[in-house]
Amino acid sequence: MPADTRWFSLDDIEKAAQNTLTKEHADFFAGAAGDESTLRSNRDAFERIRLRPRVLRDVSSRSTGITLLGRHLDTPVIVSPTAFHRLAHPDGEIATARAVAAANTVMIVSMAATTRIEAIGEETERWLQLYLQPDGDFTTALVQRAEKAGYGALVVTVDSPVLGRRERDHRNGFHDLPAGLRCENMVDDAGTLRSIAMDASVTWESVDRLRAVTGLPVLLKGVLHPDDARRAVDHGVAGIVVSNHGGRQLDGTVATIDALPAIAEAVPDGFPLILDGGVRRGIDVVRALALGASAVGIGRPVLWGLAAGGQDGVSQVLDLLRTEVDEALALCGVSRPDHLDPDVIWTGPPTHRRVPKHPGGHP
Ligand SMILES: Cc1cc2nc3c(=O)[nH]c(=O)nc-3n(C[C@H](O)[C@H](O)[C@H](O)COP(=O)(O)O)c2cc1C
Ligand SMILES: CC(C)CC(=O)C(=O)O
Repeated sequence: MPADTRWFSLDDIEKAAQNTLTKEHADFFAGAAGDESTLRSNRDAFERIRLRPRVLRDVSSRSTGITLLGRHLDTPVIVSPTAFHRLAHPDGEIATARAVAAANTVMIVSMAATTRIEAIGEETERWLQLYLQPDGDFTTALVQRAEKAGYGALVVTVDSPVLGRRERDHRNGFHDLPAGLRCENMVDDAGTLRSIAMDASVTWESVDRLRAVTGLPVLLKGVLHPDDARRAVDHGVAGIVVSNHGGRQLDGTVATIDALPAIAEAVPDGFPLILDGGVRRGIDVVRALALGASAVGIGRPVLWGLAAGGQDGVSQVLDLLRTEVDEALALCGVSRPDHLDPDVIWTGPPTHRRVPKHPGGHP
């Protein structure tokens, strides 16, 4: 289906996607844990942050490019890992990967992909997301496949010792993929399809063990506490995704944009920090980069793009955001992402005591 040119925002694409999905699949994509308060606060927190642009700064020559893990990307927006792309569109992860390659950015492929990791285009910079499995040999075998297929990094999701309670899925009775779809990378050497285990026993030593079996950079996804960020640096990880899993794990967590400044403070300058959760506008990207992110990730918008228009739909999501970032930078008086700093963020009304205009109270 060709992507619709009347889409002017991610919100338009979300609406178009709703018309193509069953209720149970739309709810699986949109939903979050518990009361979904974290889902809402990821957005609310962005909207509370006000910008204070600079003027008269010649922003006629601009770039939205960044460097992430040594690689040049044309946009600071990368694709966070999301499960089951073939639920959204028959071309699934392959369509997403092509759109990501066209945008020259990064796709983090979910361990719950409905396509074999080897079939997801080599032309795309892709990293593999992992839930560390209780069977370490299975994880190692998958890591070796990713290395052989040219994946650039591993992203270990660490916010999921158990699966969050997503009430929409329970109400809808959505527990299984429809016939013909499965987690293609969970098939072991014996040809048996395994379930993805959420292993509640993982520790920092599990991360060390993973690092010992791979030469790929290892990032951690789902860090919200600055002490964990420090610890990640000490354990030699290559980057952190500041994430609350789009509100799908622990409901009631801090919004990611509110967690970011303390984490940015805790890690060395230039340490790769990716933020995801609620990024829907170019101004959100500017807010996150100004507060210390190196890049941002988007989850649900990619699924909406896929559902609404396959590869073209994902391209529209990435292109819209890149255009909005470019315009937001210009309007902030900044010509490139790495020139953003907290100075562009309004810090609130001055807290000093107001001096009365007319001392003594006489007009
Ligand atoms: C439908 C869906 C599936 C997801 N699957 C995974 C996954 O397999 N692994 C993972 O680490 N995170 C997963 N996430 C979380 C995303 O990587 C990301 O953290 C989150 O979606 C970002 O928030 P956003 O959707 O507001 O952009 C999933 C999120 C959604 C919405
Ligand atoms: C298969 C799921 C565990 C994927 C996931 O992380 C999610 O739905 O948030």
